[in-house]
Amino acid sequence: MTTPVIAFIGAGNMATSIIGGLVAAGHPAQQIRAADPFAESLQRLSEVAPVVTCNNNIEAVTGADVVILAVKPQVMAAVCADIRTGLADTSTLVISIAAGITIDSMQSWIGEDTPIVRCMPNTPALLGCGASGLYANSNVTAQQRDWAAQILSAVGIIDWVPAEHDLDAVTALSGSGPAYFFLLMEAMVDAAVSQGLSLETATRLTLQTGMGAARMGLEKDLDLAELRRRVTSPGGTTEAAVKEFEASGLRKLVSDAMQAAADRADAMAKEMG
Ligand SMILES: NC(=O)C1=CN([C@@H]2O[C@H](COP(=O)(O)OP(=O)(O)OC[C@H]3O[C@@H](n4cnc5c(N)ncnc54)[C@H](O)[C@@H]3O)[C@@H](O)[C@H]2O)C=CC1
Ligand SMILES: O=C(O)[C@@H]1CCC=N1
Repeated sequence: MTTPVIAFIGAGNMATSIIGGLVAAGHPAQQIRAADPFAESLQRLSEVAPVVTCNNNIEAVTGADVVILAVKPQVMAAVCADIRTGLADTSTLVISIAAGITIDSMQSWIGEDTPIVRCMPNTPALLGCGASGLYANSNVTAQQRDWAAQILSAVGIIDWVPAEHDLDAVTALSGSGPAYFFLLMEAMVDAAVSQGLSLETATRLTLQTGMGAARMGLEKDLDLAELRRRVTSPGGTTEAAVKEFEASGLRKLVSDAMQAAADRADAMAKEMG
């Protein structure tokens, strides 16, 4: 596979983690550029990889094969208008990782013929354990799909979704999802401390339990309900806790929370489109 020249617009947390993963996977740092108006972002990035940095978006995108838009949704319209002149033809693939910015909006800001992949990654990409959903518009070629897959696979697993609106569900699941697990683990730590454990012990046991449960799900060929049943002895302690979760409506609570996240992604698209 050819090695594309990749230009990142925005060199914050997500860009830095993707670049770290790409370089660790063998992508030459000289083939990666990053533009950001904030010197501190570029400085932090330089500590991760010796990529080419600048503070001029047009300079960064000129001649690049792939442009990755890694800025906050609120500045996407301005950034797209900015880079439009640097994208001399329609052969440059544009990948956006911004929540709630539609392909229609990006095409109206950059050009209708632009090949665009919209992607929703998550912060565990920082550790190479990310989970990303991707959707491509009809201008994207087979090679560009491979490039997008190669780039996001450098920081975790990827899944292509068949419809753009599926990305709202991906945002509600894996994009925001790390925060749900942090919240649950915060609550478990608090409960264990109130039952008498030290904060340090409660935190260590909670984190290891979370990691162990996730690894059981990934590595054992069993569905989640069966894994849960195997922890739950009849008349035992887990059953007592699970009954309490179910009686308090945990499943509806999770469903409502994820619907709120998906609705917010949709509303952001309308606000910023
Ligand atoms: N943090 C998260 O959990 C996730 C974030 N995202 C998306 O990733 C995108 C980036 O998020 P983060 O990396 O967390 O943000 P960040 O704030 O760490 O990075 C954004 C960078 O953009 C730079 N920037 C601002 N204006 C600019 C301009 N006009 N031109 C070039 N660069 C500019 C900022 O200086 C900053 O370094 C957002 O759109 C967000 O929706 C997607 C999935 C998960
Ligand atoms: O909260 C947000 O809007 C972003 C998108 C997914 C995770 N963080």
